[in-house]
Amino acid sequence: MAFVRSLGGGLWRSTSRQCRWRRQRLAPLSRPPGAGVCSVRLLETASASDVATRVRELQRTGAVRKLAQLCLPPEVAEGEAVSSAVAATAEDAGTFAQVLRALIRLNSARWARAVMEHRFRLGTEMPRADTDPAAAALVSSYVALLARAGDVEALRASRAAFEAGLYGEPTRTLLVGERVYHRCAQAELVKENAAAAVDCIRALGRLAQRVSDATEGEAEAESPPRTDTDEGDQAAQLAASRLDLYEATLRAFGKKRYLRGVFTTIETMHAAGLEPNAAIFEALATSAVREVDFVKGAVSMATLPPPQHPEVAFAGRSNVGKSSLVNMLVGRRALAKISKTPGKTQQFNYFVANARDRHNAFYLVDLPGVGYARVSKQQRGEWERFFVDYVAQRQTLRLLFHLIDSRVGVLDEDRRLMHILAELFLSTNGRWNIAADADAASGPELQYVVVLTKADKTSGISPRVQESLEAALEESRLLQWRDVPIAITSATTKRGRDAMWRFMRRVNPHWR
Ligand SMILES: Nc1nc2c(ncn2[C@@H]2O[C@H](COP(=O)(O)OP(=O)(O)OP(=O)(O)O)[C@@H](O)[C@H]2O)c(=O)[nH]1
Ligand SMILES: [Mg+2]
Repeated sequence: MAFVRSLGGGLWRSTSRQCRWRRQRLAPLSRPPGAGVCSVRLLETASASDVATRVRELQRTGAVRKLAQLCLPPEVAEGEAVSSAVAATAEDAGTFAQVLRALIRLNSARWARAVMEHRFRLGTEMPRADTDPAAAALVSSYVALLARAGDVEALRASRAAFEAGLYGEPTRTLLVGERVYHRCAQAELVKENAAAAVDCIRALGRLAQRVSDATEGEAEAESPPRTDTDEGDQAAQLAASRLDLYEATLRAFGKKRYLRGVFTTIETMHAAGLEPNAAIFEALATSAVREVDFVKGAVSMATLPPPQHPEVAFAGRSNVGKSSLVNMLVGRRALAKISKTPGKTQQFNYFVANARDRHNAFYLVDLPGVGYARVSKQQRGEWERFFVDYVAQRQTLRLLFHLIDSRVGVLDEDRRLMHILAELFLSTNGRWNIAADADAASGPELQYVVVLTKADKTSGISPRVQESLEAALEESRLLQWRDVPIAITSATTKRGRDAMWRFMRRVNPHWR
């Protein structure tokens, strides 16, 4: 009973040892060894029901913080008495929430975890994040505390609890899920468990997809709710805080040079319906492209650099914006030379990204513009032969962006390029997999993507441009095999950066 009595006001004001202990509790860093021993003695004398009664009393007087400080000193070894105090929190959901909140404020990850796990064990009702916003906030701050403490085990347990629906139906608590999975992934990364971290983000992606599928069905059933400005502001704030979470994970993966994680985070963000912001792109570009250098300008197959890295090539007629797109992708202003004069790029310009990083190195190849009018017929023929040999023989070519001006649509040079690809593709009997969903197991593959450039100069892709593109693809027989993905970009507004990056994932098997 001494413990219960000690919670009364008198003892706090006395100059007793307990009071001295309390001062030490509030200054944990300067705590001398052995402090808190007296509190153990106090705790040992209290029965669970005494504690529970006192907890309820304190709950009424709003002094739960004091209780948390007193009954759960971090330095106390686990024992009967402490368990009793923890048990008291299981009495009712309100007390539990208050004590947990107090512990979170006290930054006491260890005891917050004890309180939470006790509740897991008892199987009593958990904070229902799907119906109670305060409970959602509580779970979120709990996992943030665990993350700060680097308690990866407790975070895994929280993930399991979340997946088991203990905090509410997971598809109704995506925001809480995001906190749980991201914190878990970040803690796994600190412990060098990169694969486990990716697994967390993948699981979040699957959940986000389920939520998106479910809400699509609901949206079809009912008309969209009206949103006023305040609601709009709130939604923007929420989206920004969610993006911060994705950005932190992305940077954490980038720091470890684990690009599979970087790409998985981007995919998951998409599944969660979030529009990436400038900070995300900055994080993406700095994670995926640590350094990038010009290698050489190749003029023939013999002068290509050794095929030691996977590569991505940018093809299209002169002036369509190839060099600008290379720069946009890697987040560099003037890596590839840009010019108002068509035909500026006259050779296969090779850039290498992450040259010193075996797993993440790749080549970017800025191809010469096909169909430049002021180049002789003979020179054009040479370029075309080079291009054919390059696509046919370059085993490390993984991704080919074919750029077409979104205002102009398909021109003869573009039809020619599609024709060349289709011929090569058909003659190799599908050895190249010109498909949106090609997988690594199908052997050497080439992903072909049409990119409609300079979208800032048009208010939308006109039906004429769309039709010309469809007709050309159909005619070339490329569509006989599978869909050809189309991305819309602008090097001026940076539109389409993330679509391009999502295709980039195919370039390197280590990133998938
Ligand atoms: N408004 C706008 N202009 C662009 C865009 N992309 C490129 N440009 C401009 O188009 C011109 C040609 O761009 P480049 O990137 O040099 O084109 P390229 O395809 O590399 O040209 P070649 O090297 O001659 O084959 C430059 O003046 C660019 O500033 C874009 O998205 N929007
Ligand atoms: Mg160029």
